This record gives sequence, structure tokens and C-alpha cells, in this order.
Amino acid sequence: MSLHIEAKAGEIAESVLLPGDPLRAKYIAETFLENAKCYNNVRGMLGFTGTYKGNRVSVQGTGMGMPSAMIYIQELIEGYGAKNLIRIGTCGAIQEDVKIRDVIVAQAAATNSNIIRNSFPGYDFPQIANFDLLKKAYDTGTEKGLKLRVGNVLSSDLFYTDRQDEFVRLGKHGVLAVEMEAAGLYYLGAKFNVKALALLTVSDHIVTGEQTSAQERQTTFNDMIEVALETVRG
Ligand SMILES: O=P(O)(O)O[C@H]1O[C@H](CO)[C@@H](O)[C@H]1O
Ligand SMILES: O=c1cc[nH]c(=O)[nH]1
Repeated sequence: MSLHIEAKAGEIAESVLLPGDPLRAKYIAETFLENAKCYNNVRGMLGFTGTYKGNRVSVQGTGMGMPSAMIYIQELIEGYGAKNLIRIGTCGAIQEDVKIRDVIVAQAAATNSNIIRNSFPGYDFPQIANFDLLKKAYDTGTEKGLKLRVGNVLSSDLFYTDRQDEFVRLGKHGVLAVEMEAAGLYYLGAKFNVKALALLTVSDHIVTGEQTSAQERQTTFNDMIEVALETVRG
């Protein structure tokens, strides 16, 4: 048991999928996992363990933003021995040629957060994905016929901001999309020497203003979830 996760020792798998939304964790457990058991309800931040094609896997909600997500990620690693962590989230596109419903493999995550900066004052510590997970996710998605986008994303501390033009300017520097957790996940992956990756579905477009419907989000989420589940399959 850790402070924010009430699972007993051994109840969480070495591979954990990490949606921001705890209800997405429930949906994944009910839709994709066999014999799923809920191990966490502290603060309603649901977590489940079950099997996918015979492979033990957990799915844990993380909340929104790095301060929340990093609590769950650190407790999963230090308290429960998680070794492969894949965020499965939504994001907003900040480049014209990234389209709504695209699935992004976040090769790296830029950030405007001080969380990481404060750990290494004076350094720009790059937040990068684990290459093994990245390659497996890319190969799996490609075999499934998905046209995955691979590249840099922005992990922002703010969802609502008066400075959205900065997001768009980052887009012009090749950053594909904005979300709020990947950099924190990659930082902790490096700190604790575990494998970390973020997969993101584009739910809205910050340049064009387009949005996906709830139904469309579900379908594209399913593609992303299957890629994540196949990536951690032994
Ligand atoms: O869909 P999730 O995983 O929550 O991710 C994105 O959605 C939330 C904002 O609506 C932030 O957490 C952002 O990173
Ligand atoms: O625009 C968006 C969409 C999802 N998540 C974000 O952080 N921003």
C-alpha cells in the first residue's frame, strides 16, 4: 500500500497503462482485460489489473497534469515495482498537418513546467521515450495499418492559457501536439531506470479549432489502447 494507491503487494502488474481519466481506466479494464480486478479507489483514481491475451497488465488513472500523474507514477514504480509504463492520453494538435484522430507516439516531450527544471537548475534535461517501447509501439501500430505520427510533444502545466500563440509557435518548431503529463512520465522513467512511453490521440486541433465527437474519440482511443496493450505483451 502506498499513500495514494491502496493495492496490496503483488496486485499491480509490471506493465501499467496510464490514462489521465480514471473512467478510461475502467473502460479499458471492462473492454479489453480478462478477470480484471479493481485495486484502487483512493480519491476515485481507479486502477485495475487483469490479463490481455494471457499477459498480466494494469491500468491506472493518473489525473490531469504532471503534479498528479507523477504521484501515481512514482508510487507505481517505488511501491509496486512497475517496469513498463505507457501513458495513453488525449492531446491538442498544434501543427496544421497533424490531424484530428491521429495517434502520436511521443518520442520526446518539451515542457514549460518548472518541475524538471528545478531538479537540474541550469540544465535542459531532455525528456525522451524508451526506445524499446517506442519501436514496439510503432511496429505494432504500423502492422495494424495505423499511420502513427512520431515526434516531439509539449507537456504543458496549463490547459487554459492566454498564451496559446506560444503553443502554435512550438508547432512551427516541429512539436506535434500539446498535453499535460508525458514529460513528467519520461523524467521519472529516467530517474528510476524504468521504461516509459506516451501514446496520444489527437482529440482537438488548436490551430483549426476542430474537435472529435465523443463517439469518434472512443474509436480512435481503441486503436491507441490496442497498440499499448500489444506493446507490453510479453
Ligand atoms: O486525456 P488525458 O489522458 O487526461 O490527457 C489530456 O487531457 C487532460 C486535459 O483535458 C490532460 O490530462 C491532458 O494531458
Ligand atoms: O487541447 C488539448 C487536448 C487535450 N489535452 C490537452 O492538454 N490539450
